[in-house]
Amino acid sequence: MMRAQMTSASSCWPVRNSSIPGLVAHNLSPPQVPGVQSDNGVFGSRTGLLVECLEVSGGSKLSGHVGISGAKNSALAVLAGALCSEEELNLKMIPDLHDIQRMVQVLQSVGVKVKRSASGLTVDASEIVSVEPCPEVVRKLRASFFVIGALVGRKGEAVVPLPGGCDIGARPIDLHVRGLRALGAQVEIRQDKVYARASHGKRLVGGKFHLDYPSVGATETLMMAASLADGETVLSNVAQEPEVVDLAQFLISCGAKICGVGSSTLVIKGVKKLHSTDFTIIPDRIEAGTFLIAAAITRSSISMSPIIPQHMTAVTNKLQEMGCKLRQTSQDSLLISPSQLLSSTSITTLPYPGFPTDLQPQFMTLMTSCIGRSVVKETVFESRMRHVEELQKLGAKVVVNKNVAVIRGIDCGSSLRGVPVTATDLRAGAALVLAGLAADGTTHIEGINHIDRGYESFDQKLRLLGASVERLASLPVELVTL
Ligand SMILES: CC(=O)N[C@H]1[C@@H](OP(=O)(O)OP(=O)(O)OC[C@H]2O[C@@H](n3ccc(=O)[nH]c3=O)[C@H](O)[C@@H]2O)O[C@H](CO)[C@@H](O)[C@@H]1O
Ligand SMILES: C=C(OP(=O)(O)O)C(=O)O
Repeated sequence: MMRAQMTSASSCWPVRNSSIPGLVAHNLSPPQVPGVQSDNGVFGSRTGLLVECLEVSGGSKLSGHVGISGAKNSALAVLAGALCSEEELNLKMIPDLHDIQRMVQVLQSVGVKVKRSASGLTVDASEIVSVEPCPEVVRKLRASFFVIGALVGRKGEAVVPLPGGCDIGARPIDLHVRGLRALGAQVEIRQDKVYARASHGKRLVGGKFHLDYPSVGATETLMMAASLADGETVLSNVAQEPEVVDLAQFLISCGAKICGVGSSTLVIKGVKKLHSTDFTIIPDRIEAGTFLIAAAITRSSISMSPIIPQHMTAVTNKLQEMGCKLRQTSQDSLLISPSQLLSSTSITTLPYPGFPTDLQPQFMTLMTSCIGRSVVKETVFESRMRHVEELQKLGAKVVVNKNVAVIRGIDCGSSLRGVPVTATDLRAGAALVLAGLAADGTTHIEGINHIDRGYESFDQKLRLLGASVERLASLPVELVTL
């Protein structure tokens, strides 16, 4: 009840950026919220006492073109990798979102100079003054932990707190730790901090390590560490996600010697130092997938670019199977035209090239609007079903048994209608916005700080496509009721 009051239009007011200058990819300038100071001097940011929520009115058709931003998870890994290089780097297609702002703060806390340039960021890690990044910031995101590989590779030691990130499972760091030990590091965990030190003087040494699970983060951490180790490292059963490949390409462009990129085994010959580069981050396949689902759930036709079609095969195949027509209109752009009636399907989340876990909540939402029963099996994270409870509040008929959800479509009881809901994590938040687009009436979504962590200008991009999405701000309940 308190939540409903807090998000009602009477206690909230719109916070709308006037426009997104050039909603064409490669040219997205940082959104500024009037009157709000940047907290790191690099991007605009939304801070202070205001609590924001999104008000989504369902039923609008979408149309037009949406520009896809650079991939969050690739940009975060590349920013961690920037610590490996002793020369200035020019990074393009870095999205402006909260996790990136925090990652910049992590780098700044160890002495890295970061500036916004016309096309992206320049990063100068020539002088690293500390091997212990700011714990408060590290604890706010997951990718901050990946700096441990770069720091211990470059400086011979690192002290990094256990990271934050989406609350979707236990998310241990054992593979990072065991992999660093295989490269000759002594690693201890004391009071929520990981202490790593190269035992052979100041440098790691090449070694062999088999990952029990193809962890994205552990592969990235170890790739960075091995790039600056003495001798050869062989990493087997590594993650093959496009973002992992992008980090490898970035390190190679700085002078790293990495073979087997995109396969399950990497052979890395360590080099003494890495040099400068100009590097462009790949487009965000998860953001693109979210907009494809936005079009499908509203039965609307939209186009998007830039995308890399082969990164999206698992998702586009499923959409086609359900009845969406997809056409590649150029090498890097895609047009989606869904049928009015979409049929049910099943998905199982898996490491790449399997169906991405980061699109599971959004896809589940789409399934509520299909004909028939769909099934979702989540195999990557053990607690990534928290959006189900919120979807149920909106009228979705979903039953969960451990890691399997059965979703009833519109012919068997699902019928979405707007109510107040709360985003529990990043993709859960996106899923609720998508549900709001298709629901009858108005959906208020709280907890949108999660969405801002990982989507650049999500509500603005949706508005430009014709969606009715307003960002409302209010004082927190405890202050309103004082
Ligand atoms: C910032 C970033 O890039 N985040 C992505 C990255 O997260 P992240 O790198 O955290 O994901 P991982 O691939 O490491 O995790 C996958 C599975 O491996 C387990 N695991 C991982 C490491 C470890 O040391 N031990 C262990 O058991 C995890 O608990 C999880 O069950 O990949 C995930 C899987 O594609 C995505 O959902 C996240 O968006
Ligand atoms: C899980 C995600 O991010 P993180 O790993 O940063 O929590 C995500 O991007 O969906």
